[in-house]
Amino acid sequence: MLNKSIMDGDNPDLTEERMKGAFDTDKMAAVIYGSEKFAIRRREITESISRIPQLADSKPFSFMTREEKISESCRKLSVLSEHWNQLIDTNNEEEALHLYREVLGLEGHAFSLHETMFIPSLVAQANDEQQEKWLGRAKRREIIGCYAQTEMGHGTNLRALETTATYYPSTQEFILHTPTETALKWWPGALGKSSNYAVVVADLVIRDTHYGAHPFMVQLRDEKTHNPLPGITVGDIGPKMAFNGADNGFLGFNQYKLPRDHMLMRHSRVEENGTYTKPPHAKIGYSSMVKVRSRMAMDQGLFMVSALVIAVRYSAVRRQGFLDDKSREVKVLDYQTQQHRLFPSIARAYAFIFCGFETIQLYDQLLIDVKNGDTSGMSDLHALTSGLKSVVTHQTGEGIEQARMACGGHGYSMASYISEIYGVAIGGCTYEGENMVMLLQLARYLVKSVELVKTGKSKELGPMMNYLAEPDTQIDLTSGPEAYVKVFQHAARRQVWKATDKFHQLMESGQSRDIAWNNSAVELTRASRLHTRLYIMETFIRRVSSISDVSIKKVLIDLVNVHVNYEVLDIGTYALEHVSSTQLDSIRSQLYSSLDTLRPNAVSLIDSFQISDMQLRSVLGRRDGHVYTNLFEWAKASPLNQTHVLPSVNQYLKPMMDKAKL
Ligand SMILES: CCCCCCCCCCCCCCCCCCCCC/C=C/C(=O)SCCNC(=O)CCNC(=O)[C@H](O)C(C)(C)COP(=O)(O)OP(=O)(O)OC[C@H]1O[C@@H](n2cnc3c(N)ncnc32)[C@H](O)[C@@H]1OP(=O)(O)O
Ligand SMILES: Cc1cc2nc3c(=O)[nH]c(=O)nc-3n(C[C@H](O)[C@H](O)[C@H](O)COP(=O)(O)OP(=O)(O)OC[C@H]3O[C@@H](n4cnc5c(N)ncnc54)[C@H](O)[C@@H]3O)c2cc1C
Repeated sequence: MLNKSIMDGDNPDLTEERMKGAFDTDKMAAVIYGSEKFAIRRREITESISRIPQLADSKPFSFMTREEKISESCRKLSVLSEHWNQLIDTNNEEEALHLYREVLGLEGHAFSLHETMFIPSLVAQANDEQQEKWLGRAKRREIIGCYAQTEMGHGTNLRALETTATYYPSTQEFILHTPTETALKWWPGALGKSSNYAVVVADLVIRDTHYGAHPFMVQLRDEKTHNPLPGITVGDIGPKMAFNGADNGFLGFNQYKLPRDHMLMRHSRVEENGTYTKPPHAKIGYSSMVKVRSRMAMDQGLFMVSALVIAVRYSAVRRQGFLDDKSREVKVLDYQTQQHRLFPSIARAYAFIFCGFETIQLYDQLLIDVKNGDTSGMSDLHALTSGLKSVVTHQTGEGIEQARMACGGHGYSMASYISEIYGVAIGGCTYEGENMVMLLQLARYLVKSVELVKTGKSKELGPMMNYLAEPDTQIDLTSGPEAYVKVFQHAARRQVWKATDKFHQLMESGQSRDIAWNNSAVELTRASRLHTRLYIMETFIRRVSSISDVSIKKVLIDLVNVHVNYEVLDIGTYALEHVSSTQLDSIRSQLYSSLDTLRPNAVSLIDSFQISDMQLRSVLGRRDGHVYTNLFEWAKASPLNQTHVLPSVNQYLKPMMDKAKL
């Protein structure tokens, strides 16, 4: 069987789609998840979880209050604590992530930041003695930690953080203090109620000199009672657009004393007498953010996939309207508009995940290099991940919203669960650096690269920047996907140079650097987007070219064709400077025929992600495709339907109607 999702009793419309699939979905899963071994492990973990009934949701998330969500995730975490070693290799981050996604879902929980930022901060920023003291405890989950950096008044501009950590050589202590209301830490995940420790980022002050943001290991709560320690004000910031299973929190310090060795000292140090040693790279303390950004292409790709699994399966069973055959309504997936809405996002999701693999590996390598004293790769990865997180989160938001609309009315119901996926994913446009700000970080790197070319130093260009020094050439669009890469190279190069020239001209006209930068900023962000989209396209093509299995490669080439045609049309205004409008018309025709070609494999392409019903938490997107029965059962389970007459009817509506009758 090529599509391993086929089961007796499934909706025949979905079975028909799965029969049409021209490739083995297990083999595709191995490509998606980087190896056959890990694809198998994912399935084994899912299977093992299903054998532990206490790990199942006690009721649908959509019917839970915020308090119930938090309590439910804590309950499951306590069950998980009995089963970690039996379920996963606890040293394998990807296995752990899969387990979390299955059991806890995407709405957050007490450990949301513990694994993703607290432990990585200790790994990257704590020296050997500090790791000896805290890392093991954190990994064994004896303590729960979070990452507290953002303040109410400042998130983006880290140099303006107000929380101070002032060192006093006389007592060999830091005093942590929150001088104003705006200095309250505000937003950190799992801070409000769950964490008893935090990596706190504060402005280091020694003898009235401010050394800027540095990380400190801070105990927030008593390990026995879980009460906040004296000098600490901590709580939950309230409900959010989504991600409400997490207790994002606030935190204030009132002259809170911290021993000297609680500053994380792998890279910068404060000696007993207050002598400060600066780190080998000024931004080395920002590594936890780079770590998360390097994961975001993968994680956002998976968010988009979840919405697409729901929308594509639903579109294969939803029948509405007629095409040729007037005796039976068609599957809405047969409409060109529906395919145009969904298939380019499938292509992007695959592309994002392939990019994610690369950036995760780059971060792991960087961590090793930095430990060995080599910080030279930091700027490259910072620039790459800054652009990537911005483009990927934005396009994921667009893709998920299109998926919701592609499900018509039922997409708007929480039964689809797409609104929650959207709400969580879209947070990525803001967290780990607001998207515009991060695009501008990449732009700094692009402008510097152009300056290298202008001053005859092209040999010094960083990886992926060589195209900026190349001349425009004729583009032969019949030569395959590489021709589309060329279109993107031309467009990105033109825009990067144009934005840089504008910035330079404004400075030459007398504007200060900062003002000239601000007046060029929209053009600069456009340059960053084009550069990043070029990287995504190149990575996608490179990855697909490396595949040896013929049937897998064939369908992925079909997907690449959807991608390149769609992407070039999507940047039409930039592409028009390099291809004629007649050529764009021909790209349009190719896009429509590539949608047609992909159509029979659409369901198998999204089934290949092997996202279980438990993980998906969507009534509309369940593997069995029995949409209508499932929907009705779900609605009947709504708390509102547990009684015929609500108390509010007796209390308000009935007396009102009775009064009106008099
Ligand atoms: C066992 C493991 C199991 C794992 C289980 C995990 C369980 C999870 C379950 C998963 C499933 C569910 C999914 C749920 C998903 C939801 C998760 C939500 C989690 C959210 C977490 C969010 C956390 C945060 O948001 S933390 C706070 C983040 N904050 C930011 O990002 C702030 C942004 N601001 C900045 O980064 C800086 O201020 C910046 C870069 C904008 C400016 O900094 P600056 O100091 O002012 O520097 P500047 O002058 O601009 O530049 C000078 C110079 O420095 C260069 N630079 C800057 N940064 C870096 C860097 N990082 N590296 C290298 N170089 C850098 C910059 O480029 C300049 O260079 P030059 O141009 O050469 O001068
Ligand atoms: C779901 C979620 C989880 C989070 N988790 C954590 C966490 O665990 N720990 C933590 O410390 N923080 C966390 N945060 C906070 C998050 O990192 C910040 O909100 C984020 O970095 C954006 O900063 P800001 O809120 O200050 O936005 P602002 O910078 O105030 O952004 C407002 C607007 O100003 C613009 N702007 C700001 N500066 C510039 C500039 N220099 N140039 C051009 N435009 C600019 C932005 O583009 C944006 O349009 C979380 C946030 C969310 C939403």
